[in-house]
Amino acid sequence: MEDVTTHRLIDTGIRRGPERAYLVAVEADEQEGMWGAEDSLQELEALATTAGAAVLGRMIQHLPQPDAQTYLGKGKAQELVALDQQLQLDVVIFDDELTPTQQRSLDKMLNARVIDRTALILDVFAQRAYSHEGRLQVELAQAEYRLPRLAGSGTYTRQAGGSLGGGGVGGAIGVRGPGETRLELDRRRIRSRISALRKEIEEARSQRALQRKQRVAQGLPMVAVVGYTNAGKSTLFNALTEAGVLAEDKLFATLDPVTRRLLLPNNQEALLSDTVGFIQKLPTQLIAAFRATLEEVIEADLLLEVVDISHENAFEQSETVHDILEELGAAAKPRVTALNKIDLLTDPDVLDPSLYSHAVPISAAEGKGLEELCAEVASVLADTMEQLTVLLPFSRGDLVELFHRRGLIAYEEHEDEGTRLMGRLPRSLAGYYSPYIQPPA
Ligand SMILES: Nc1nc2c(ncn2[C@@H]2O[C@H](COP(=O)(O)OP(=O)(O)OP(=O)(O)O)[C@@H](O)[C@H]2O)c(=O)[nH]1
Ligand SMILES: [Mg+2]
Repeated sequence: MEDVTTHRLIDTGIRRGPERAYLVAVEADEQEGMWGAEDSLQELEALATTAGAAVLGRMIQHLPQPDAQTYLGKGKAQELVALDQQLQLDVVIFDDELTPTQQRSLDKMLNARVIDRTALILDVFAQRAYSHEGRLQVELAQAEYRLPRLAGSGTYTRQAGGSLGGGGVGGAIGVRGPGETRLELDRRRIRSRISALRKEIEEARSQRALQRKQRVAQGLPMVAVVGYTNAGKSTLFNALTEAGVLAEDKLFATLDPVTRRLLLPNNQEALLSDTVGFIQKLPTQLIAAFRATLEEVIEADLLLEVVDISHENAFEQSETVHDILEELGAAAKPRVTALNKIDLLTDPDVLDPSLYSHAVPISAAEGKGLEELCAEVASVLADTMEQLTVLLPFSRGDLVELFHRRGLIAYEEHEDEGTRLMGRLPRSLAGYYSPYIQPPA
């Protein structure tokens, strides 16, 4: 057996093997969403494992709603206290966001650290934030999560352990991150940190907006790859663009958006962006903090949604993605769905493309179905373009050339007054052609 003198994890900067974790959920009989507690805990376990914990067990209690004090009912809570001692747990993870009150009572009852789904997701993000902007965004989300929980001041210092120094990987799950050295700051200083972070993020955002504007001015349509975490977005992105982006069997492998050019079968060029994945009960602090990153999605002309069709919750995952897109105001955008990982399907009958918008079955890993997928993207993109007929004088050879490069030409004729072109153009470019518009033939 492990030689543990105290269950409470005092961080020494040295990891001593995986933390011993236990998962807890409350399930209402009349479940509101489609996710059952069992599936949700399955996912919580994947998150905990990604964060570096070893999950020893899980507990689900059926209650109309979580108890206001202890999340679990009194009896179950006592059971958990006994398990905590028996299993010498390091951390107990709750599947919902705990209120500051619940957090405090559970902290008192249990030797193990108490963290909730939100803190765990923030932790995974913290571990995976490499870019400057990514780290700022995670720190902002963590600071906003922590602020209302600072009330019982002592709690925080206890949780954080004695010696949290920079780094990030050395700390304990739920309390590490780009801003962890700031854990002990009082509210006032956290507030001023929050506004400093917001300001810095805003600067990065306007920088990014400028770059995007330049790209749009070139008339390149923007396609954003979206989807549930681990669906295979980065694998598909790499297969389509040979970008060499990190793709891993881990949740939230991608945090920073990456953009590359993509050549479609009709010779049309587009910009493809790989983006951060979504998950159910995604902390609102994170969505808010990552708004800058998610602008690649908000501003896209077309969303390429990747669904892991081999996952038993594929449809629920896709619904969750749509809910978050709605929250971002991007749900109405034209969408093509890549039903990914068909190589893992033992029963092809589970594939029902009619459930999804413009669905194409693919295997990003094996490179199957990619041509069909690109053809679908090209055709849906063409629908987003403006149909027009123009007569361009010979002095506007530049516009003829631009139409050839960025548009889709259906008809071209050299007439006495100039070049007649009929076809489709990205809306961002249509303005240049307005003086030369002809009535459709
Ligand atoms: N069998 C199989 N595995 C796949 C396929 N596509 C992706 N994967 C695997 O799925 C895992 C997740 O892939 P990623 O491309 O990192 O997924 P992602 O959607 O970018 O994930 P996040 O960035 O974490 O949100 C990796 O282990 C991939 O190798 C596929 O078509 N078939
Ligand atoms: Mg990824």
